[in-house]
Amino acid sequence: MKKIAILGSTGSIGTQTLEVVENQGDIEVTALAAGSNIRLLEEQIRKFRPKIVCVFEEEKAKELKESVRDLTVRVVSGMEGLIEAAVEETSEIVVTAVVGMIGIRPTIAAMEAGKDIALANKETLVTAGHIIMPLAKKMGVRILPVDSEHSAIFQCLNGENKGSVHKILLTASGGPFRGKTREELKNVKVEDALNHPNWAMGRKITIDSSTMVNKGLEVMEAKWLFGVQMDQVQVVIQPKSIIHSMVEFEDGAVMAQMGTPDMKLPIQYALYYPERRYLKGDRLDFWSIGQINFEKPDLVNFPGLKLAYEAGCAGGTLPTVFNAANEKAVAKFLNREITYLTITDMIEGAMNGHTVKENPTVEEILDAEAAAYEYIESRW
Ligand SMILES: NC(=O)C1=CN([C@@H]2O[C@H](COP(=O)(O)OP(=O)(O)OC[C@H]3O[C@@H](n4cnc5c(N)ncnc54)[C@H](OP(=O)(O)O)[C@@H]3O)[C@@H](O)[C@H]2O)C=CC1
Ligand SMILES: CC(=O)[C@@H](O)[C@H](O)COP(=O)(O)O
Ligand SMILES: [Mn+2]
Repeated sequence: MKKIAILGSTGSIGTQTLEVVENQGDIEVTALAAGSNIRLLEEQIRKFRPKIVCVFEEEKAKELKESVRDLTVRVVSGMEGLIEAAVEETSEIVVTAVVGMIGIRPTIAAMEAGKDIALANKETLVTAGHIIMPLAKKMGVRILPVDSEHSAIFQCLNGENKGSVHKILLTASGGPFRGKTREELKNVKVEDALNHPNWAMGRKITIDSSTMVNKGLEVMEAKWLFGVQMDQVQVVIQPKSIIHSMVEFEDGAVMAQMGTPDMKLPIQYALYYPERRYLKGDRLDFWSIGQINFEKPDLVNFPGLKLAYEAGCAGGTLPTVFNAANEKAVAKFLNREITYLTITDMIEGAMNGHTVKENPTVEEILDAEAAAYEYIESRW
């Protein structure tokens, strides 16, 4: 039996990971973690019987502890608890499906404990890639991409010499507002931005897709995962999300990975790599698809992608500021405290006011995060 821990088990990636576990029937779930959703977490505990469970919010953890008194599961809380869940001794793979930079410490702890990482939590790699990638090498652990585009690239690179990659063609749907101008985006409502054309995902990443910030984070994620330069990653809009990404090699050959938009494929591929297993679900029907269209991204009306290239090229603490400002801004937008266009204004403002620190430690990354938050709170 393969043994896995899932950090963020109550979210979109977490629940789909558990669907894969259930469908395959030969994976043991050793640890689960969530922020506060103890109702769903209790259901998951009763079904999958993990040894340890973390609820980040202490009060909720106490509540959960009471309701699972009849079981032997250990319930922990806070960052210490999240790290305990990440390093549970029998796990082989830790699925990082928490949202945001909160994933940095548990991911590092899991790697230091010798676990492979099935990485969905892109914010960790964007902000701490210079720590994560060398640590993976040092510990001999694998970073298995779960993000659909990065899984696609990983699949295209199977059996290939990484040195012969010319460029990565990172596909983007363009989100619900593709083709709109800033003027037309002024009065966008939360509900409009949450209406992704192809994917059902968590709220934060869905807003990121609409602003193209998700694609910006993914360009930086690709840089770290595949050891390429920022300018070797070209974003291509492909509105139907059926080409999940492509790789162009030195000889001009382009390999693409295609499929219906279903995260269970990259999740399952990461858990069983290099094995491919049957996955039930719709298949692409090329006769009915007819056409696949491509567009250039619009960096003027969607400045989030341009800012991400700036952050990724500068490196150091600037990707953290880009990411942290976005996390704060999206939370405020979802809370209806700011307008839609203010999201990227906040990112730009925070980046402009920041002095980059090269090669930051985890503490310095967290300081840069706090500084970005403070900047936003003081200006907006
Ligand atoms: N959804 C998708 O299809 C894709 C997602 N990703 C990436 O995967 C990650 C997860 O995204 P998604 O599943 O959509 O997000 P969701 O918002 O759906 O889920 C987030 C999960 O993280 C948990 N969580 C939040 N804060 C904490 C905390 N402090 N401690 C422990 N757990 C916490 C939540 O718990 P609770 O429910 O209790 O709040 C929930 O289980 C993100 O980094 C995203 O960018 C990448 C590609 C595709
Ligand atoms: C499913 C997944 O990996 C998301 O990151 C998805 O790519 C979002 O779609 P767009 O950002 O391309 O709209
Ligand atoms: Mn993606």
